[in-house]
Parts: sequence; C-alpha cells; structure tokens
Amino acid sequence: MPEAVIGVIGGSGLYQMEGMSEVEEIQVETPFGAPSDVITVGKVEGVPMAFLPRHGRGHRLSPSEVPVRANIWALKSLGVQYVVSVSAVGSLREDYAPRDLVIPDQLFDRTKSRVNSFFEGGIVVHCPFADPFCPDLSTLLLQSAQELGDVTVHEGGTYVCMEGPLFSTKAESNTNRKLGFDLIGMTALPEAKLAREAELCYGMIACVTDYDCWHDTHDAVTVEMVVANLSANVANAQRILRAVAQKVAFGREDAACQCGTALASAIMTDPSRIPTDVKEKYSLLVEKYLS
Ligand SMILES: CSC[C@H]1O[C@H](OP(=O)(O)O)[C@H](O)[C@@H]1O
Ligand SMILES: Nc1ncnc2[nH]cnc12
Repeated sequence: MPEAVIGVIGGSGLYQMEGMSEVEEIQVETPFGAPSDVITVGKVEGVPMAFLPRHGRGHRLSPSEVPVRANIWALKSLGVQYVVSVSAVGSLREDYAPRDLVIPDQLFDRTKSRVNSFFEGGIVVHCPFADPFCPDLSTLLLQSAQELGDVTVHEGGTYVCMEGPLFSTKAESNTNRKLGFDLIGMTALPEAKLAREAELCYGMIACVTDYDCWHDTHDAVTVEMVVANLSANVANAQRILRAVAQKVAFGREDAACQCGTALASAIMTDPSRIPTDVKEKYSLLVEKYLS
C-alpha cells in the first residue's frame, strides 16, 4: 500500500484534490467497514497526500451516515500523521462572514446518535480531549492561510457540531449564539475524537458559507447558498493544503504536540485481561503500548 504523511478529508464541495500527481485510487478495508469512498493517494508539491471525500463522490452520505471510524482507520493505515478537515460551516457571529476562512480551536458536541470511540468489546480507553484540534497543525494552517495574502482568515472559534441533517431553527441558532459558539456544522464530531484516539494531529479549515438563520438581514441558510459560497472558498482551501503539505513533509518526529502519544496513559483495561482477538483487532492503534 502507498504511504502518505498528510490526509485530507474533503467536506461539502471538495470531492477531489487538484494538482495531485502520481495518483492511485485505493479501496481500503478496515475492521469498521469501508470508508466513504476510495482514497486517492498521490503527491502534492512532491509530498505524499491521501485524499478522502467525507460524503463520498457525488455527496451520497448524510452527516450521520459518514463511516467515520472507517475513514480515520483507513487514513491511519496509510501512515498518515496529519489530518486536515475542510468543512463548510455556518457563522454565529457577525465578524466571521460568508467566504471567510476560520481555523477553529474548540468543539462542542451536540450530536445525538453517533459512535464516539473505536474501542469496545473488552478494551476501555479514555483519551485527553481538552484541546480537540492539534495546536501545531492549526498554527501551520493559520500561517499558510495568512501567507496567501488575499484571503480573510480568522484565528480560533468554537464549532458546535449538530446532528442534522436539517439546519437549525431560529431558537436553536439564537441559543447557540448566546452560549458563545462561533461556528456550526454537522461533521467535526466524532471525527476529531477518533483522530485523537488514532493519535493523529487533526486540524480544520472551516469555510464560512452562511449566517445560519439568526441574522435578520440575511436569508436563512439553504444548500444553494452554501454551494455558491463554497465554490469561492474551495480553491483557497486547496492553496492552503498545498502550502501545509510542504510544511509537514518530514513528519512529526520533533513535534511539540501530544497528539502522537494520546493513548500513552489512556488505556484503562489491564492488558492481561484484553482478549487476544481484541488486541489483534486494535493492533494498528495500540500495539506499541501492549507488546
Ligand atoms: C451542504 S451544507 C451542510 C453540510 O455541509 C457541512 O459538511 P462538511 O463539514 O462535510 O463540509 C455540514 O457539516 C453539513 O454536513
Ligand atoms: N448553517 C449551517 N448549519 C449546519 N451546518 C452547516 N454547514 C454549512 N452551513 C451550516
């Protein structure tokens, strides 16, 4: 199997990575089934990258249907260390305007029916998650966006993840604003949690597509509005990805973040009590701690 240092999960409007060379399409199987689609592995600016469209090509999977465990496992199995999510988001504050980009730094979970962990069936793991986004990767994303010089990018913000697929009511949107949330979307969770369990650095380029439905002088969000604003943003997201790929090309051996050791003191179960078949199933994630 080809290897890649950086994995990109393309959200709404981003179904392929432009400018990739030496491209191979790989159908990866995982203990959690198949990912959203084939994974495209190739080189971007000479750096090996894996690209996966979160909703599948043609946007076939709703946010609740995305096979998140398979997606993260598949990227890990390709050697990925850095995962960048590109996501369409609604803005809950005036100064984060449609077509701006945001590198968020916090998440709030309002999902209702999603599996949040890889670990089950005889192995219990509690990972730290106070800072859900990798600070190092987020800094690289921010710097790369700023270096473009012609995009508006905001540093930080709390993304509240709703279940969807319907957009929020006005009561929900206004409440989310009062609670201090900055952005709303439907897909960052459990993706960020699973990336942490897989010891991957996870960061997001959030593309603001609308003001949800709270803003008196803007129409409530529609898919048409999202798509129109996204097409303007996706090209910029790809420019940032090209720059970031070059900055992470050599992997994270000297990284300051803790992402690569997130499981080091998180496995609660007495190793002697973990059944052999469970150890085997999870070897991609836990072998270095259990052998
Ligand atoms: C098409 S608007 C709603 C849709 O867009 C976002 O998806 P993604 O994060 O994959 O870009 C949002 O979370 C919803 O799934
Ligand atoms: N307003 C919104 N609510 C939830 N997800 C979104 N994705 C893009 N805009 C959104």
